[in-house]
Amino acid sequence: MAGDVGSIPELDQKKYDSDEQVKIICLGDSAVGKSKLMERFLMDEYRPQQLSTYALTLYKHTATVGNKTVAIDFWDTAGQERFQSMHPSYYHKAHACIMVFDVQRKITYKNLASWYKELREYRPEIPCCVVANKIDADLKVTQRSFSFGKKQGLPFYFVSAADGTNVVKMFREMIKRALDYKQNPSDFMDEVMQELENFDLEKKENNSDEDGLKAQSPELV
Ligand SMILES: Nc1nc2c(ncn2[C@@H]2O[C@H](COP(=O)(O)OP(=O)(O)OP(=O)(O)O)[C@@H](O)[C@H]2O)c(=O)[nH]1
Ligand SMILES: [Mg+2]
Repeated sequence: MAGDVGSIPELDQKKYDSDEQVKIICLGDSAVGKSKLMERFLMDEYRPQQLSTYALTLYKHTATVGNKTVAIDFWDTAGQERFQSMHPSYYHKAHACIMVFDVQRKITYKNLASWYKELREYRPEIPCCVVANKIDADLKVTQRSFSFGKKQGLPFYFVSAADGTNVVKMFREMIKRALDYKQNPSDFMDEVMQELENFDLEKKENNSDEDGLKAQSPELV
């Protein structure tokens, strides 16, 4: 039987064709709506069930920014009363961070300070925003001012994963900022990583030129 190697279903061709790859992480207490926001953005759906995230969930998404195709890894994990902080690998090489709190639970807003502190220990310079979720439950909250993050110049969004308010806008802006950061890192280590990645890409391009040559000579295919 002839194997059809060209159509391996698990391969997400778009990911391999993308010009850039970025990693975006989500932080915030348990049940603030991190997973629901991602579901809303990526699947355009919202199932109001109570399941908590127990392990890491990685959502892959492809977006077009300008004339570039960007592959995005969204990292979602349980916000942790349970563990208090995230494993360092969660922050590793992240290009942007979305910090979420629940407008109905004040403690989740207060805890942003410790999430932010931990984020900056690992990623001192990446773009970050503050997201006030569940505004559908109490529209009046949008008249209140939430000052956390103002001093640091973090953008602020009122959103609702339940009805979709501002969700696409917030994610699109964060994807752009992640890409900007990746292309112009302000952190020295990131600059080094970017240089290495460019070097790697150049090598790959050279190899694929060679592949093209091989493909023309049947004995090498
Ligand atoms: N009213 C309302 N409820 C929401 C909204 N977003 C999430 N919820 C509810 O809040 C609960 C928690 O949502 P999740 O997305 O699971 O929260 P999480 O931050 O991922 O929680 P962990 O995985 O435990 O860290 C669920 O019952 C959701 O239905 C929203 O925009 N409005
Ligand atoms: Mg979750």
